[in-house]
Amino acid sequence: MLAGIHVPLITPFAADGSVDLAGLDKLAHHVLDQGAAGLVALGTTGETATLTEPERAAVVRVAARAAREHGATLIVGAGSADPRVTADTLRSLRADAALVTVPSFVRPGERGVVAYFEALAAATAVPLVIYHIPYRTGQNVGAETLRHLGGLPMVAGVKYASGLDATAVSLLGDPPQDFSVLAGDDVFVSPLLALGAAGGILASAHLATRDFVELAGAWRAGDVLRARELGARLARVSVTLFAEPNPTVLKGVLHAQGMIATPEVRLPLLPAGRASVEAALASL
Ligand SMILES: O=C(O)C1=N[C@H](C(=O)O)C[C@H](O)C1
Repeated sequence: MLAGIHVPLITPFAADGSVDLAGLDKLAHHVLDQGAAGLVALGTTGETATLTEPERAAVVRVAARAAREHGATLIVGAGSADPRVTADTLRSLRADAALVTVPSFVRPGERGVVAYFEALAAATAVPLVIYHIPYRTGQNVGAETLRHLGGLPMVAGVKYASGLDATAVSLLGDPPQDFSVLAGDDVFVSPLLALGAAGGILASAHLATRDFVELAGAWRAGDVLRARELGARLARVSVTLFAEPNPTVLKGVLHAQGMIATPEVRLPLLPAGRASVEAALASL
């Protein structure tokens, strides 16, 4: 089962605007050295929408090599609104799991979401992690629907990025067997772990990786006092990192720390303001 803290890698850019693959490699090894259970390539945080196909392939190669060397999990983003396109991507994917967004923008309704994932589950050789992020997709999915999807043979889990709402409480109160709920809304990771989430996919875990790993371990071990204290502190960090569109502040912080060569992002994102970066650095 998928468990633990997974880092959805940013895509660092060099001064000439190209993808800095050496910087990505360094970052991937760094977070795995700090105890992350796995990497996510081509997540939202990786600015995947603005990468070319060859750039995406190169990013996956770097992440796969680092994950292999550390014996860590590799999850790769593979969603599109067209099930035929997603199924094609899944066919050529070599990863432990594919992160597939609930179809975005189309708003097909929950029955359409079910039909979409049933079609993919029947076609894929790679386990699926459903990416539930209604504030980006425009499509809500309720607990009953997620439970039904979680019962499909090739569905391994959900990246839950809808805060701490009644759906999360219901799903975690009665999850399908062998189904991992991974927190995907950074500020809410601690309460979701408290309710039984198996781990998280968290952009914030590029920073303070060890603390996020310890947080998951503390909730698992029932060390409530430690978990609450760590959870509250890390939530304050995440609030500052998401003060501007992700991953702009995160890149500003990683650059200030010397972890990446530039804080550059691609349009339509704009670099974070200095005040936001300084607030995030102070929260660390
Ligand atoms: O890329 C991801 O995976 C994540 N993206 C989310 C977002 O930017 O909305 C945030 C989360 O930390 C992981």
